[in-house]
Amino acid sequence: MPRSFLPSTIDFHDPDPEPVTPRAPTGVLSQVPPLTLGDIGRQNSALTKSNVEITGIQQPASLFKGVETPPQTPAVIEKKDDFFIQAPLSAAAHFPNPLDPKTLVRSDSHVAEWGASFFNQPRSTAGPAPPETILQYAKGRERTESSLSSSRRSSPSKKPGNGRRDEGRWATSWSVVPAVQGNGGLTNAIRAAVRAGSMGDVLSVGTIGFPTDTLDETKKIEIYERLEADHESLTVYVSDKDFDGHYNHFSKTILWPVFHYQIPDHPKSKAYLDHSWIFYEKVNQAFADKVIANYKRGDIIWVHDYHLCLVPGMIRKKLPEAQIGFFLHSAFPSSEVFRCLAERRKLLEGMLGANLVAFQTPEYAHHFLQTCSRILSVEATEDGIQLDAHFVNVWSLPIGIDPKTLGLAREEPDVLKWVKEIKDRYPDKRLIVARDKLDSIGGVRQKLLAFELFLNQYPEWKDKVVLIQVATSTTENEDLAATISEIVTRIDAVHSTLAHNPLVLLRQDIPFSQLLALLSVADALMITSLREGMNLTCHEFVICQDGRACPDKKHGPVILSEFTGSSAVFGGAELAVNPWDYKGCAEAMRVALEMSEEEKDRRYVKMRDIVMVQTGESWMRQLTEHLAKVHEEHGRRDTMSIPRLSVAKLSQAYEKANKRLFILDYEGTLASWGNVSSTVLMSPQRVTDILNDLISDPKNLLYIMSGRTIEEVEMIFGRVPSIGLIAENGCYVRECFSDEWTAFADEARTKKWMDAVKDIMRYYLERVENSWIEERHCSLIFHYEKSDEFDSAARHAGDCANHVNEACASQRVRAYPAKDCVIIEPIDYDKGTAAKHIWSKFAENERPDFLMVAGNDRDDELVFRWAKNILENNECPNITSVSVGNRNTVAMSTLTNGTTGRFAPVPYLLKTH
Ligand SMILES: O=P(O)(O)OC[C@H]1O[C@H](O[C@H]2O[C@H](CO)[C@@H](O)[C@H](O)[C@H]2O)[C@H](O)[C@@H](O)[C@@H]1O
Repeated sequence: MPRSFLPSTIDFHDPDPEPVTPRAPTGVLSQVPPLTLGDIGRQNSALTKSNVEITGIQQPASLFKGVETPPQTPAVIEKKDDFFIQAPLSAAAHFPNPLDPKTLVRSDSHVAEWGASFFNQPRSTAGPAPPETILQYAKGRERTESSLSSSRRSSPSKKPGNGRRDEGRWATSWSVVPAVQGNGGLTNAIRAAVRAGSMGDVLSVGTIGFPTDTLDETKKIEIYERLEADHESLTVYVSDKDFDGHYNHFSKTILWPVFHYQIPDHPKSKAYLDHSWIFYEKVNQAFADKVIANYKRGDIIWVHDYHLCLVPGMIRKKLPEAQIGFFLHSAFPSSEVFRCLAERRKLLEGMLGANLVAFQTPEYAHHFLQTCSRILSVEATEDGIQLDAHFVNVWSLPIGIDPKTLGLAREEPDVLKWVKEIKDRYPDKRLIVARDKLDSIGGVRQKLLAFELFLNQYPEWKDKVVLIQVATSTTENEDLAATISEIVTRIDAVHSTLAHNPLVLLRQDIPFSQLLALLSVADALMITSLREGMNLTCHEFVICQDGRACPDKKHGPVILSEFTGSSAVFGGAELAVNPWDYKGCAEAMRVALEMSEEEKDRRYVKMRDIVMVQTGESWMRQLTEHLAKVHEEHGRRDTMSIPRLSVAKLSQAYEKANKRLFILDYEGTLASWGNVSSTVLMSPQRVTDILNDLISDPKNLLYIMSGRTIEEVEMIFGRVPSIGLIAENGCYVRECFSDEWTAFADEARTKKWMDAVKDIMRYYLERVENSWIEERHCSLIFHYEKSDEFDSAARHAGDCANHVNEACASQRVRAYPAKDCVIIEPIDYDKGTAAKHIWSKFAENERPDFLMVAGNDRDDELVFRWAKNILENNECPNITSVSVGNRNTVAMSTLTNGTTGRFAPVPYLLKTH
């Protein structure tokens, strides 16, 4: 299971530890000495006294321009074995006691900075990632380094070269400890699934969460072997420079913002796509190589999150049969945002290496389908993406938490102690609480502004309510910090009294035990992220509110940004808000505080039922089951595993049969593709001869299917009398021995949708040079094969297909990209429905006892599916379906070696065999 960080890391037993100064803004929870309630009280006094120290004792003041750095008092780090901070594991087992709440980690870890950890670990040797010639970058880096150096001695990753000094220092003994980095929600889900027996052995593949350049090879091997033997983990070692470029640069400054709808394009952006992409590729390759080297047949590979988008494709190249799933934990943006990424194609193609690409919500899955169809010009269906030779399923399933273990964790003495302390500290107050990342996506600024508005609008509440905002910082964003500081100061200045501070902003993380206590005593939770894949803190809140640890029933409401995955999951039981609508958010605070007990209960029960059912365990189990199912389907449709057509067997069945029905596709199957714009169409003599020969036997009924119009197929098959014809991919059928055509689509309705689609197409015709519309009776085709700017034409074609699908869905038409064109045709009539119509004409006792269908394309698959049904319903004893080419197919046999037209001799062989 490749994931950026392993669930374990290493703590070195340093014989001579350097004194370290704690540092809050990175949000490394473990570096924060445990807070006391006195500290909480001090937060605001610090805020009101100075514009600078908005987080009290731990803010490096150098972050604020023009403000002198006050001398800092050296602090002693208390390395606390608090189970929710770090619980050294026994070397013998990864999960010593699977039900022990001490094994639970917080779901939303918010620890982004690589190489900055509580543990005694090496520093990064990574220098500036881009070439020195990128002066602006180098200049920016120099400034950051010098401005932070005085206060950030414990920030190893930002000090290029420092690691060299440390060489030899790591030759000490060490222990394996639970990691603070990485996805806590994932860790909990896997543990719960293993515990429940819904997953077998899980082998994690990832980095160990700290820079490793300064470790000597022997130490690396020692660590590797221990993690492999005792912790079911395969360590991926990459150089500090590569990981810095991959994680801190490409993942964090480019992908993360774009996936959350922020294009890193402002003048101060550190996003240098050109240089960091190579590190992203390199590290993804290192992960893929590790998986490939350790793969055993039957393994299931789950690749997690946006850091590793290329890994599925890289593994697929070497392990074509492997069962690969990719789950994106973060949001996936609309195609309009995603297309801003310079490496958009490679990222999508990488993800499409999986059998199953899964997302947290249907919205993200829909965005992905649309993005693929627009950028890669491939066909997107509701279920996934049809590539040339195979299908990739796309699905959504929200992750959940481990409510059972969380329920136990919140009854731990430490949590109960904190519940009491917080209640004693705020006896008559109503608490709105939150824990968010202090970055431009977390929405803390918007929340504070809304809170300010709430206090202004509802002064009756100002002495009765406290907003406790835990703001974990992952990046130093000077502008944001300054703005937050300003808002906090303003709220304090206007609304604080000697006896009451309505806002407590903790710009540091708190231990998990304190968070659980806070969530337990709160009257409401408020999350205003501007975008977020899920937000499992909400789910944790729901469990913490069940009134067990807190004797008074809480059932507090969740005020939740509509732009989070959790909002989609709670489906209205939350108080959904638009974080940019400050008025709406302020109103939601009032509604939450004034809500009747009945309504609170009603909303709460709905949320609790969801959290209890949609757990991390069930998420992992269902994902795995679904992956197995689609992988099996893909395998069945893979031409390699479908038997080659046996002409000998076919011939025997042919001989025995009394009545035979053939339904054969024309272009691509019997003959090679003709020119789309050619007016004089003739069938090659060889094909005509074979077909004539076939129908000369009175036992044979022969239908030819084509996408061409009635006029065209009549012209092509004029020399084959008594043949049945299917035109325009099933919209028209002419039965054998007849001159009459049956039209399935209603003419007036067809005209209506065609007019609407032509209006849309005109827009694309103007933009794609040399494009043209082929107008058939029942379908339209947007052609761009003559365009000189092929890539741009293909992108427009993808847009055109999406546009039509969105605008004309109610008209029962669908658009899909095909080779150098987009086809728009009715949803209700296809080659499958035409075949069904033909079959329905036979009375039950007059049905053929031999059926053969052959095709090569997407639309022929519908006939293969129909034939399969006929077989399953025992409606015909001898059925053969054959797909020509390498396409993933539901046909029962294939003819793969040849080019199109290879099927042509088969009917002939039947007779001569
Ligand atoms: O900070 P990173 O190392 O880049 O990791 C990104 C975040 O991963 C986790 O959040 C993601 O998964 C959660 C569970 O599926 C989901 O709720 C969230 O929306 C996703 O972004 C982790 O919880 C975060 O702390 C990390 O920042």
